[in-house]
Amino acid sequence: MNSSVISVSELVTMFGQSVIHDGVNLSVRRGEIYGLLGGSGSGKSTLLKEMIMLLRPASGEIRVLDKDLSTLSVDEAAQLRRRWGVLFQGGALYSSLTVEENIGIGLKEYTDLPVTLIREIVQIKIEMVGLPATAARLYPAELSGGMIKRVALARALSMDPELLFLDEPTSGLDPVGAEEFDKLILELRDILGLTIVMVTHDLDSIWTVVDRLAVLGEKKVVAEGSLTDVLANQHPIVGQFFKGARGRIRSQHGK
Ligand SMILES: Nc1ncnc2c1ncn2[C@@H]1O[C@H](COP(=O)(O)OP(=O)(O)OP(=O)(O)O)[C@@H](O)[C@H]1O
Repeated sequence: MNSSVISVSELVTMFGQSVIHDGVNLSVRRGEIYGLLGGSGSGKSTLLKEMIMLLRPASGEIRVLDKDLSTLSVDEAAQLRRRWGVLFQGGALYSSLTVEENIGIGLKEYTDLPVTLIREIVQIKIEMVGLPATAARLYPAELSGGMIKRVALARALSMDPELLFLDEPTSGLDPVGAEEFDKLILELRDILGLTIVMVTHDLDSIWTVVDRLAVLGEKKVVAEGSLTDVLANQHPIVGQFFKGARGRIRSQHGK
């Protein structure tokens, strides 16, 4: 049996005449935290959007949880969407809704659960992401950057997904906040048995939480594997991306 939760084969992405991906191949294994890395404009967010069916590639195949995304009916696509959660850059919370309403929105929309049960599930998710119960009544404008990320994570977890997609989860957080958020991501993966795909620039996150990663460049994946594998890769884009980081990472972590 194929242990890949996501596989991307010969993916081509175009915006008009502009080619963004030209033969991207990668695979994400069950239970791992997989990093999507690459320079600005290398197509990381676009690839993530294709994996969650917000964008359609020009050609190639993306399989998620054993489904070929290009052949799904509307109903099948809706069912598959419920099996993953997404943390968008900046959180993407609804400013007119409370924390409780933001987290419960999927449960309200896609299930027939009674309001009291939704409220209980939301409280559990609030606790799960390390927020105080009293946060439920607050509005996004009343939250710190770190709290917004946690609420967005709680919303992504509201439907008990198997898969989690995170777009720059630690961006905008101070180093302590970023470290705490990384720790939370690791704990949730372990407790909930999640598979996680994250777009990130954060070298500390890459070291701390990522099991395997892909570096995008020249419209392809120029390196894929564990951090050790990728750091050993001689491709100039890998060198550029980790410029100065090899020594820093090793000296910081005693490797
Ligand atoms: N909807 C769109 N229409 C046209 N071009 C787009 C669209 N979305 C992205 N692009 C272009 O595709 C390329 C890849 O963008 P993308 O946001 O995926 O890169 P990225 O690697 O996530 O970059 P960053 O690290 O800066 O967020 C960029 O050149 C961008 O301008």
